Amino acid sequence: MIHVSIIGATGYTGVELVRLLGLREDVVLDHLTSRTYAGQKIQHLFPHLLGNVDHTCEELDLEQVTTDSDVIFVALPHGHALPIAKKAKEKGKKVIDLGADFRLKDAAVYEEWYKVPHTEPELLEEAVYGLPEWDRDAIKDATVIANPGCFVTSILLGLMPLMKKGWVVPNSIVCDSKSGTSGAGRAGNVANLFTEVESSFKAYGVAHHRHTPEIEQLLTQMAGTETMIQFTPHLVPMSRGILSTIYATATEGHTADEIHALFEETYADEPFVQVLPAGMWPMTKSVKGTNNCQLGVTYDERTGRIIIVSVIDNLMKGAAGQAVQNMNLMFGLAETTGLQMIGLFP
Ligand SMILES: NC(=O)C1=CN([C@@H]2O[C@H](COP(=O)(O)OP(=O)(O)OC[C@H]3O[C@@H](n4cnc5c(N)ncnc54)[C@H](OP(=O)(O)O)[C@@H]3O)[C@@H](O)[C@H]2O)C=CC1
Ligand SMILES: CC(=O)N[C@@H](CCC(=O)OP(=O)(O)O)C(=O)O
Repeated sequence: MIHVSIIGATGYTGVELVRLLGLREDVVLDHLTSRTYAGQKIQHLFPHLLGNVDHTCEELDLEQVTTDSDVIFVALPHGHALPIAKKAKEKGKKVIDLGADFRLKDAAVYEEWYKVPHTEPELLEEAVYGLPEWDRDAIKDATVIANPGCFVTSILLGLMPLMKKGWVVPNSIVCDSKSGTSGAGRAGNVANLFTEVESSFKAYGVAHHRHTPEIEQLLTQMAGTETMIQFTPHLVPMSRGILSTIYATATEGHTADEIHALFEETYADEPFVQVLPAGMWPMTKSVKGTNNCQLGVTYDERTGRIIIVSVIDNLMKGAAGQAVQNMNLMFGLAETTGLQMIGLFP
């Protein structure tokens, strides 16, 4: 049995972890923490859990949590995973951080983009970036996992085959992404009120979104050459889902068929990445509630650009689903355990 605690269990990603882990026969949910809802039953706060998860939310007792758990999922705003990971490491326990505290390898870059000091440089050095399709062997041996950002996952999976081959001009990449409002978390915020969001569509974080250095860090590793991108996120009136349209200028000598074949070959054995047949384009609805990423790709001979469309569920492959995929790898389980599901349609 794997003993699991979820820190920040009442946020959108935390409660998605509860949904994914609550009925697993190989998992014991030990502690579900929340400051606001300590003392309340999680199934009363989230009635979709009724009859299935009978836990009461608790204030975080770090000593107790790190004693009882084999793995601790941290689903808190950035900046808060550092002391938890430090204590867990002291006790030889594993941590999967859904936030950004261990994603950027350079503490100075983290501090520049997140405006908080990084106090655990040794743990940062040791942390493994949790994108299984990129380096699952490193994840298997990790004690601290930096679960990737949601936009980042959609973009990295869309570009990885091309970056590894050097088939795109590195600084030509433009990433245009759209997210549902659950991406912004559950905390009250005027910008995310129904009245602000419905029947509307807006860009934000233009030219300075904090996922930019994370995307560039990983693309640079994949390509083996310094890569800079243009990234613009948008907020769309839906609850879940991310769609990223990615444009990149091709280095010479590739056809649409070749590029499509490269994607099919790269992801042939990947359980959660589906390359659509040529001419088909993905939609967020097809991956809702699943850990899947669906990709469409083509080459525009007129402009010389490769175009990739990538969709994920931000709370699943973009957060909790990927975190559970990482847990499975860390504990030597089949990577798909508890994650094989067909999406909701319509
Ligand atoms: N939503 C998404 O699609 C994605 C989110 N992430 C990342 O995952 C993490 C969690 O996101 P999400 O679930 O959306 O966030 P939410 O805002 O929905 O939930 C945050 C949780 O953390 C607790 N919390 C909030 N502030 C603090 C604090 N200062 N100290 C301790 N606990 C706090 C909240 O409960 P309480 O206040 O009661 O303690 C709540 O349980 C974030 O780092 C986010 O960036 C990553 C990928 C995708
Ligand atoms: C719609 C929306 O606001 N999305 C969030 C990104 C999701 C998220 O929580 O970011 P991490 O993956 O880095 O943790 C944002 O743009 O800040």
